[in-house]
Amino acid sequence: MKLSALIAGLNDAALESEEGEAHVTGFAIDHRKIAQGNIFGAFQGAKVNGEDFIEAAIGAGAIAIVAHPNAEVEGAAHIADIEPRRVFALMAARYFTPKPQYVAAVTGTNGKTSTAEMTRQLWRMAGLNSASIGTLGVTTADEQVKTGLTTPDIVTFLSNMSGLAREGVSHAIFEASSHGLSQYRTEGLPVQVGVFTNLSRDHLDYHGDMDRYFEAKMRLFDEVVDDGGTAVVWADDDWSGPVIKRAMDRGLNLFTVGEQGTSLRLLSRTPTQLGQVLMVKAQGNTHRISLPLIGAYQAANILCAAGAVLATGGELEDVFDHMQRVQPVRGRLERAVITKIGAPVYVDYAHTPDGLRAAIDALRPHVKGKLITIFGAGGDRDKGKRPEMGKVAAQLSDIAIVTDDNPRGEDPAAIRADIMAGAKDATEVGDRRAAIAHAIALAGADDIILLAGKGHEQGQIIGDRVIPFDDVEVARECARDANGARQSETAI
Ligand SMILES: CC(=O)N[C@H]1[C@@H](OP(=O)(O)OP(=O)(O)OC[C@H]2O[C@@H](n3ccc(=O)[nH]c3=O)[C@H](O)[C@@H]2O)O[C@H](CO)[C@@H](O)[C@@H]1O[C@H](C)C(=O)N[C@@H](C)C(=O)N[C@H](CCC(=O)O)C(=O)O
Ligand SMILES: Nc1ncnc2c1ncn2[C@@H]1O[C@H](COP(=O)(O)OP(=O)(O)OP(=O)(O)O)[C@@H](O)[C@H]1O
Ligand SMILES: N[C@H](CCC[C@H](N)C(=O)O)C(=O)O
Ligand SMILES: [Mg+2]
Repeated sequence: MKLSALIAGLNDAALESEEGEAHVTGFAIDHRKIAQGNIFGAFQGAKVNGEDFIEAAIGAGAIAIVAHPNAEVEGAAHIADIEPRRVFALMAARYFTPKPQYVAAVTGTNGKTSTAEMTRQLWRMAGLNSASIGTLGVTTADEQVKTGLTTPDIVTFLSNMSGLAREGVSHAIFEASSHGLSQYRTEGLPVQVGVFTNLSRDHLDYHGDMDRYFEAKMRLFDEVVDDGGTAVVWADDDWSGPVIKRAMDRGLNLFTVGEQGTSLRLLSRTPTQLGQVLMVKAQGNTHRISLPLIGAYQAANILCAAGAVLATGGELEDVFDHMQRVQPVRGRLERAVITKIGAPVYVDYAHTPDGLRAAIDALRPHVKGKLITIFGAGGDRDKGKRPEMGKVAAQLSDIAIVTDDNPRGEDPAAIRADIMAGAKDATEVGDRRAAIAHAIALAGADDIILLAGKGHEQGQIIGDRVIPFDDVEVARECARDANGARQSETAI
């Protein structure tokens, strides 16, 4: 594709005629990935300034640089814009074709992965070739490939979307994280449906305050979803009202779900031993759905997923039927093992105060004895959420054990101290394996252990090392070897 065609109508860069005729061979935002004929996006980042690599990118073969007008570019076309990430995304979106015919995006503090995965499954059960892109990676019916981020960078995102379309995927859903939305990581793709799950404290290290965090999320409805698209909104959250208003101001079709929802109204939710029965009012009729998953939060996510499927042409009766066969999402209230004495250990990805509350609430109706919660908080992430997580876990559990969860560049003891400040009477066991073994040793036959924070993760990030660690596997090992914990994380 010619450079002139990629920027026509997007940017008024005055290209020399031979610059415009240049054949573009690809896009990169990291100068180390530039090949001859690529376009380099030079962005100011949180750690470094991408503009510092412009010369090196041109040396490596970049024929055009998308960068702020103040950037210095010599020896390649300068596509200057005050929002270079956006222009770069829109150009790349013209390059990476084809695209899946139906695309939905889900945002919210918690529930994005679950909703995306459930939507993918519901589409699949309807016989559609579907995929999702998010925290679990790029997931299709046949495989899962990790990308490392919830919302990957724009080049990875668009190239994967077009790869999926080439493989025949017609229906795709992606997780739009607040970082991803504010960095224009998912721009330029026709998106017919935007889904909002909820908003609560997270990532304030990056966004500063809740209002700015909310605004970052709202770009989904203000700009990313197409004109005439649909907003599927969980109606029972404190922030649902403002989200609905934004979607209406934009003129999107509104599809609300939940107890306060009008499109799918949740009339009641009755926990059963292995799941729950939902009574849902839709299109004037009441439907009984037997959901094979426990917890109010999973009911919320499946209703959001149903909304996304209905907004992309799904039939109501089919969707309700398929909901009864949905498979658990990896690492979300996943039962890892039952200890020798009979206590189930559930692994969950709760890593915010609200997520912890949701996971504990989900298990509470199933606990006859004590609920033992093991959790930590990530390093180099929002510090303010730590005492709040401590408070929720200590108040709502019978026993709370504070441990390590990806300390990254921080001192793990300091992170635990931040959590302990809010966690009255909690026990502190830094080594995660030892904490799990401790809980298993404490648990009686009527107790339930909740192992929160890492879900599907496969490693403990300490400094810049990743030590293999899978909560499900470690819980099984500790349950098998109930007399003692093996110490593998000697570095902590
Ligand atoms: C704070 C943040 O979001 N950072 C992400 C962002 O980095 P950045 O743009 O600030 O990059 P930077 O490292 O300062 O570099 C600036 C630019 O110079 C370029 N560069 C840099 C070095 C070099 O040698 N050459 C070069 O060209 C970089 O490619 C970049 O374009 O863009 C990078 C490329 O896409 C991401 O890898 C990086 O994720 C970091 C590692 C990260 O930890 N991100 C987390 C917080 C994140 O994004 N999380 C969200 C939400 C999680 C959730 O709640 O689900 C997610 O979507 O995963
Ligand atoms: N609808 C919900 N309401 C409240 N809490 C939820 C909800 N859905 C999930 N959670 C909690 O949040 C955890 C993470 O869920 P999930 O992975 O679906 O969210 P996410 O938004 O994708 O998270 P991330 O921001 O890390 O990508 C779950 O394990 C659960 O504890
Ligand atoms: N996507 C989230 C996941 C957090 C999971 C938890 N295990 C942690 O490391 O804090 C983040 O990067 O903030
Ligand atoms: Mg996710």
